Amino acid sequence: MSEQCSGNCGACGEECAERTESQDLHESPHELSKIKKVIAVVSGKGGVGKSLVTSMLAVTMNRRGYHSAVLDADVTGPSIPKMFGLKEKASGSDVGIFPVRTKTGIDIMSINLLLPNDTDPVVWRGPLIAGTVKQFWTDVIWGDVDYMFIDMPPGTGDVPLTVFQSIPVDGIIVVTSPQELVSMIVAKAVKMAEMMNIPILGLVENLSYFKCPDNGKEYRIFGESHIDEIAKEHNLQVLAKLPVDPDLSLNCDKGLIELFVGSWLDEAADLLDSKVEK
Ligand SMILES: Nc1ncnc2c1ncn2[C@@H]1O[C@H](COP(=O)(O)OP(=O)(O)OP(=O)(O)O)[C@@H](O)[C@H]1O
Repeated sequence: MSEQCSGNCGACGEECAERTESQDLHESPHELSKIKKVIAVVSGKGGVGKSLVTSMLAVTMNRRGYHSAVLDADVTGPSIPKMFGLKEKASGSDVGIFPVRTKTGIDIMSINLLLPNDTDPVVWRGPLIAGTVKQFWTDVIWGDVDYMFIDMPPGTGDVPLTVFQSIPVDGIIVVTSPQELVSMIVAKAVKMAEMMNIPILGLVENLSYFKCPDNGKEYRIFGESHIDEIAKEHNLQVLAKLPVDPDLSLNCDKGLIELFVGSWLDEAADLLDSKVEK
């Protein structure tokens, strides 16, 4: 038994004689799904741009010739369908539910693709929300997917916990912004990832700076960034720093995220590139 044993075998990766429950609680995906890599995108709180980064990663990998998918696990604040301008609802058959395909061929599943109205609030308790996310994995016919990006609910509550326990996530990307309590958020993410035995692939700082179109100067409008020191402290890589870009918010609002211009996520994409063969 490890000296630091908490008695919670489900949250520990150690193999020891005292283990009381099976380590692998992962559910199998639908029998018609073959998903090569699953990447969870997490943040400490809402509104820092987690869904935007999830969408941009899916678009970037799709542009590189991979088949990307997005599982929107942010059930109470689903913003993925809107960013991709999806109007149609998901359909199903006796065999399972079909994701909705975007204009450029990215497959999406989100609670907003199942509810009659986009504006219907999801006023559900944690277990029901977590069960829905699990079903997005087990009951959706994803087909062949190279990269599935999961837009996680913010924080470290019971829904993220169930997602990490039931879906075999290969890596985590943490999105932060300069005005948050970044060091605490990153430390929490690192601890959660250790408990779940999932590697953190790196950090993305959103809203990092604003580049003035008139003089080309960069302004730190949300404060100085500390992401480099924090990354070093935890031996993590900073994969990208995204500016505050009015074109990005316009693309989000118009459902045209597939048209974004910018190479900010190239380093993250290079890292992912190395993980899957086309
Ligand atoms: N770098 C950016 N430049 C311009 N606008 C941005 C940027 N990042 C985010 N936004 C705007 O902020 C909105 C919120 O971002 P997003 O939905 O990705 O946050 P979130 O962290 O997923 O929030 P929640 O968890 O509440 O869903 C976006 O729709 C977009 O309009």
